[in-house]
Order: sequence, then structure tokens, then C-alpha cells
Amino acid sequence: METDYKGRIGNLIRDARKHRGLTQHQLAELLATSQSAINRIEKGHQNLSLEMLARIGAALDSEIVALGAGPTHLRVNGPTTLSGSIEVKTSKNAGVALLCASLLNRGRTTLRKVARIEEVNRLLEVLSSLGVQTRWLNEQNDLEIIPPAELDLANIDEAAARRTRSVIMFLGPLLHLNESFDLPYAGGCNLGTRTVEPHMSALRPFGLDVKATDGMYHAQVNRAVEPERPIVLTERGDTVTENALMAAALHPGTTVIRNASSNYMVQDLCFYLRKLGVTIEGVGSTTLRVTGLERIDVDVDYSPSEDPIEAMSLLTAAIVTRSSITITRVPIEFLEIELATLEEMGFGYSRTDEYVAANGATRLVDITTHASDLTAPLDKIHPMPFPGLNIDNLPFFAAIAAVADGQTLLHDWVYENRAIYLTELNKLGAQVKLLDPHRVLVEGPTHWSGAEIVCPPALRPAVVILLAMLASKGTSVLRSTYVIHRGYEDLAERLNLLGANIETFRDI
Ligand SMILES: CC(=O)N[C@H]1[C@@H](OP(=O)(O)OP(=O)(O)OC[C@H]2O[C@@H](n3ccc(=O)[nH]c3=O)[C@H](O)[C@@H]2O)O[C@H](CO)[C@@H](O)[C@@H]1O
Ligand SMILES: C=C(OP(=O)(O)O)C(=O)O
Repeated sequence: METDYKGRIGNLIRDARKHRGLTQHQLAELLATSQSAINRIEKGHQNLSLEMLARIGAALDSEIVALGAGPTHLRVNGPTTLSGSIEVKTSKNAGVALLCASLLNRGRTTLRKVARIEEVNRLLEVLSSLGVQTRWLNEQNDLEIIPPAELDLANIDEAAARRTRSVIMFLGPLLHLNESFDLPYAGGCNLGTRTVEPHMSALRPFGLDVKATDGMYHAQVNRAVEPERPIVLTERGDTVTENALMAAALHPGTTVIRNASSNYMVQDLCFYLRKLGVTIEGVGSTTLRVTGLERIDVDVDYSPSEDPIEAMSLLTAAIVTRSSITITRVPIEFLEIELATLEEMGFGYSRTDEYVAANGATRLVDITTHASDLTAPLDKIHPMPFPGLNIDNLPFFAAIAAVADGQTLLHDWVYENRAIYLTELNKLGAQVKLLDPHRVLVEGPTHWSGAEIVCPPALRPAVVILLAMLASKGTSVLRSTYVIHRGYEDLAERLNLLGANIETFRDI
């Protein structure tokens, strides 16, 4: 392994030297060493210090080893018992919705404590390609967003846009800004087909017509069309509700949205829109009544709430490692069914009184977990739109069920292709049986043992595997972790502060 790596660096150096048109002798002179030393280096027979590598790089005007390039991987040494306290960060899903919604406002938007994650980074790249000025203000991750007088839509960063599904939420704001525009197809996790048509039918009453060809949505807006009756969403989806809300926010008149999602990111978006001056009734219910404005131009400051899915991830870390940790700023409002289910399985924990998040609405608590003996629940676990068990929290129950005594059935009716990734837990010793694309049967308890696994192309299952690795005996390697960074800020480093032993490394 080690000689292989020296050989690869040797080849890189030989190629860079030839590219510069130098002989081994000439390079040796530049480095004040001998031709035979250069020969040994290029053959991979010589140990190289980092300093020597840097000098060779400087002499050849070539960065031989680009630190920071290539996918990141994690090496986990377990089993771990965690201790201490960790704070939940603000949510990815509110973060991306608010970034899109900032396009409605001609004034400056300041968002407080935004999760500094790759999903946000991709959207920031897209926004800046359109001419929006964005700036991280401080260590707390406060983010300032200042739109240009006119968006440069022709210049959109397609590569960044295609890596996230959230770009679909540009439709709602953009239909007010341009009569025709193109957007790249939305990407994101590979969870099977995800619907786009509900977005189109929600926005059609605002005059939007979209043709999808050649990897692009071609949008045309007929300004003469406006909603004449309530918009009934065919699916109670989160981003589709957000798109309808954003379209209604710049529609001067009252729009009623029925079968709206009342989930956490939708509520954060409503609170932000209210700060922009939009009137919204029914927040937290499935009927939203929105009275929009002709023009929005205010300097606004908003603090999105904490991420229930990150909180669930941290609860899972504690449960699978049988640890007592304190998780602060848990948005209990969006975790009530999850906690009730865990309690039925025998999970012991204590919680503080409720307090209010910085958005002025979301109920938070601090939770201290206790090492618990779990048993499988009597009934299947399945997600439902809020206030049901959150679909993004379902995968965590695979690792939890694996440490519980008995059989647990998980039913993911929502995604066509997410449950299958949970069978990767079998590589660590779990017994997860895929009954069909939507259902897995998990049999516990599990004697976890370390293994090497490549991250599945889905954020939550990838994190579930990482958390199970914390409980696994020996060394595990989790490869290509971009998908985790898409939704979590410094997860490995923060788990290490609780006593985990996770090393980040890259291929050279
Ligand atoms: C940026 C963001 O906020 N992403 C969240 C949002 O994505 P998003 O709002 O994009 O979710 P989708 O629209 O892809 O919906 C997820 C899947 O559920 C199906 N579906 C949804 C609602 C419904 O009433 N009936 C139905 O069948 C859809 O057809 C789709 O296959 O919601 C998902 C489902 O909660 C979450 O996993 C995502 O984390
Ligand atoms: C599926 C998810 O998100 P997205 O909508 O960003 O793909 C998720 O957060 O688990």
C-alpha cells in the first residue's frame, strides 16, 4: 500500500518534470540534490518529506499532490461510548428554502446561524452565478444575501444547480422576475424518481408553463393568468408547498393553498415571509391563506430553527452506542412521534422544560439520553406528513431497530429507492431484509463489527451507516462522504468532541 503510494507520487513528479522539459540532472541541481536521488524518488523508492514534496512542487511549478482534492472518506474506530453535550444546528431544509426565498426580496436578507453544508454551498454558487452577493459574516455562520438589480439568468452555474434538488424552488420566485427563463433539471440524492409535476400544477395558476427538454426546464410566464380559486396541492410535499408560498408572496391578492405541508421548513419560510411583509394565516395547518405584495424591498433579519433530522441523528448516535449525552436545542415540536415511538421501544431519556427557538415559534428542549435496552415495537414504523413521523427520520430507525430485541418492520411508502440502502448495515453485522422496495424487516439485537462501505448516494442512509460504525468493534471505513456533507456540518468532528474516534482522510 505504502510503496504503491510512493510510486504514484514518483510518477506524478516524473510527468511534471518532463512537462517542464527538464532532465533528472537539471531537477537535481534546482533542488541541490543528486540525479540518483531524483531517480529513486521517481521510481517510488525514496521516502519523501512534506517539505521535499513542496520544494519539488515549487521547482516544477506544479502542485504535485493537491491536498484537498478528491473525495473524503472516514475511518471509524469503535466501539465508542459517547459523553458530553452537543447542540443541534439549524436545518438544511429551511436553509435552502430561505436562500431561494431571498430572491423575492430586493433588500438585504441576513440569515442567522445557517448550516454551513454542501447543499447550502451549491445554492450559494448558483446564486452568485446569477449576480447575487452572498457573504458569511462571522464564525456563527450568519449569512448576508444582497440581490442585484437584475438577475443574470443566462449565466447560471449549471454544474452546481444539477447537484441539488432545491433549485426547483427557484421557480416560485423567478416567475415574478422574468417572463421566460431556463433552469437545469434538479438533482440531489438518488432516491428513485421524485415528482416535479405537483410543482408545475401548483404554479400553473400563476401563469407558469414549463417545458422540459435537453436537461432544462424552459419556463414561460403569462402575466394575465392569476389564481382564481384555491390552489389544491395534489401532494402534501414540502418544497411544492414552498414554491406555491413563494409564488403567492409576490402576488398582490389573496391566495389560498390547500393540502399544504405544515412541516418545519415550511413554517420557517412562512415566518420569514411574514417578516418581508407578506400576510399568512394558517401556519402549522394544511390551509394557508397568503396575501402577497407587488414588490418586496426590505432589509430583513431571520433566524431559522433547529434541524429535527440532525436531532434524530444525534439521538440515534446515543442509542446505538448506549451512551448518555445531552443534546441541546432539540426541536421537540417536530420529533414528538419519533420520541413517542422510541419510548414505546424502551428508550429512557430526560428533557428540560420547553423554550422557544430564535424564530420566535418552534418549541425546543434539551434531551439527556440514558443507555437503554430496547425491544422491537409491536407495529410497523411508517412516516406520514407532519405531524406524523418524518420521512427523513425513518432510516434512523433501521439502526435503532437493529439494537432492539425482536423484529421491526419499516415501511417507506414515500421513496421508490431509499430503503434498499439500509441493507448496507448487514456489512456491519445487522440483519436487515428487504421485503420489497418499500419495506425492510430488521432483526435485533446486533453484534456490530467494523467493515468498509462506500456511502450510498443518499444522505440519511449514509449517516445511519456512519452511526452504526460508531458502535462497531474494530476499524470501519466509510468512503466518499460528500453525500453526508450535503446535509451535516462537521458531523465527524462534532461526534469526536463527544468521544468518537473518526478520522477524515482523502485519496492522494
Ligand atoms: C429540501 C427539502 O425540503 N427536502 C425535503 C422535501 O423534499 P421534496 O419536497 O422535494 O420532496 P418530494 O417532492 O421529492 O417528495 C418526496 C416523495 O414523496 C412523495 N410524496 C410526497 C408528498 C405526498 O403527499 N405524497 C407523496 O407521494 C413524492 O411523490 C416524492 O416521491 O420533502 C421530502 C419528503 O418529506 C424530504 O425527504 C426532503 O428532505
Ligand atoms: C432527501 C433529503 O433531502 P433533499 O430533498 O435535499 O434530497 C434529505 O434531507 O434526506
